[in-house]
Amino acid sequence: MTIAIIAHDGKKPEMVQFLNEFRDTLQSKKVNLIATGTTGAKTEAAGYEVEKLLSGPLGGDAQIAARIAEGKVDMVIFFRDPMDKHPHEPDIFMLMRLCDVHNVALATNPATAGLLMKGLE
Ligand SMILES: O=C(CO)COP(=O)(O)O
Repeated sequence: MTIAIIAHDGKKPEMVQFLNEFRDTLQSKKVNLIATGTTGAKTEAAGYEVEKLLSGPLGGDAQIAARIAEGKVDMVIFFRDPMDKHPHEPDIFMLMRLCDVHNVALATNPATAGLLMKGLE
């Protein structure tokens, strides 16, 4: 299954914590990871293999949204920072909208992401 990992800058430490906490689940289920650029670099640094797309503000969210539309993504873990402004807000909304259009599981905070991981276990 393909899981997309995305985190805004203010949430990247929580994303790394999540990757460490659920390492067994994420690596035992033959999960294929894709990520926006900077999130992907941090995911790699945490010891994962991951396909890195463009950084979010440069179109990474849009690339992941396109893959969702093509049926190539099964789950999205998107740690959004609701306390910050983002120049690519339209891309973010597009990604989340397409999750709903195509019934793709979407977690936008660690509590929900943890429950999705428990669903995979
Ligand atoms: O901006 C993002 C999500 O909207 C994340 O992009 P980066 O992973 O490149 O920081």
